[in-house]
Amino acid sequence: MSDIVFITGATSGFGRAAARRFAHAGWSLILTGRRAERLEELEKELASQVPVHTAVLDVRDADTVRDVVTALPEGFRAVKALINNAGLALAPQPAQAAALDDWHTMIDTNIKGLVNVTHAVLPTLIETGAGASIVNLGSVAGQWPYPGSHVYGASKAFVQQFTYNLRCDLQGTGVRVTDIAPGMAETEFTLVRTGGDQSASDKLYGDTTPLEAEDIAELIFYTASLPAHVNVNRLEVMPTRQAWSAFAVDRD
Ligand SMILES: NC(=O)C1=CN([C@@H]2O[C@H](COP(=O)(O)OP(=O)(O)OC[C@H]3O[C@@H](n4cnc5c(N)ncnc54)[C@H](OP(=O)(O)O)[C@@H]3O)[C@@H](O)[C@H]2O)C=CC1
Ligand SMILES: O=CCS(=O)(=O)O
Repeated sequence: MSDIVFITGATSGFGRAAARRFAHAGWSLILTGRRAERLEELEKELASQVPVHTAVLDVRDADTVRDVVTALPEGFRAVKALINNAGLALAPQPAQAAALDDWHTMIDTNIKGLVNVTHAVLPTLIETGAGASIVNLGSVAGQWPYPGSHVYGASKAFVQQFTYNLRCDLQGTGVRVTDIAPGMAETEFTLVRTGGDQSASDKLYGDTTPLEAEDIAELIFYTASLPAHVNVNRLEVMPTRQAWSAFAVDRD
C-alpha cells in the first residue's frame, strides 16, 4: 500500500505543486481547499498516476475539518504526512490602516485553521508512528519583521513555536514536525494579499528571480521522505536574490 499525504490549500501555489511532487513519488493524495473546481481539475490531472481523494475544506471550520478527517474513505485513512499549507496574508498596508476583519481572517486561517487540522489528524499520525510527519508552512515573516507584516508575520511566528512545542510533546511517538519558512515565492499569494491586484503581484516578482512553487514542493517532499530517524526542525529558504534589509531609522 502506498504512503498517504494530506495537503491543505492544494488548489494553488505550494500545495498544488506539492500534490504533483508527492504524486510523482507514488503517494496517495488527500487534497483539500475551498475551491471545488480547482480540486476537480487537480484530481483529473493526477488520478491516472495515484489514488486521489478530494474534499472541499475551509480550515477555519473546525467541525468540517473533523468531519472530513472522520469520513476519509478506506485506503486514505492511514495518513503518513500532513502538509499544513493553507494560509494567506491580507492587508499589506501598515497596521494602523489595516481592517480588523483582515487580521481576524489571518488569525482564523493561519493559526486556528492549522491548529484545527493538526488536532484532527494527529491521532492518525501517531498511529502511523515512525516516519510520520507534519510539515507546517511558516514564513520568513515569522522570524523577521517588515512593514505591513503585522498580524501575518505574527501568525507565522505562532507556526514556528507551535512546531517546536509539538516536537516536545510528540517525542517518542515517531511523528516528526517541521516548520518550512520560505521567503519570496511567486504564487497567488500576493494577488490574495493585495485583493486581486495583478500589477502589484507582477511588480513584486518582476525583474528578479523569486522562488517557484516547485522549489518549496521539493523541500516539503524532501522533509517528509527523509529516513524516519531524521527530523528537520525548521527550514528557512529565500531566493538567492533576496536578503535582509537595514534597520529603519526615523530622522528629523
Ligand atoms: N508565496 C510566498 O511568498 C510564501 C507563502 N507562504 C505560505 O505558504 C502557504 C501557501 O501559500 P502560497 O502557495 O504561496 O499561496 P496561494 O495563495 O497560491 O495558495 C494558498 C492556498 O491556501 C488555501 N487557503 C487559503 N485560505 C484557506 C482556508 N480558509 N481554508 C482552506 N484553504 C485555504 C488556498 O485555497 P482556496 O482558496 O481554494 O481555499 C490556496 O490553495 C501559506 O501558508 C503562505 O502563508 C510562506 C512564505 C512565502
Ligand atoms: O510569507 C511570505 C513571504 S513574505 O511576503 O513575508 O516575504
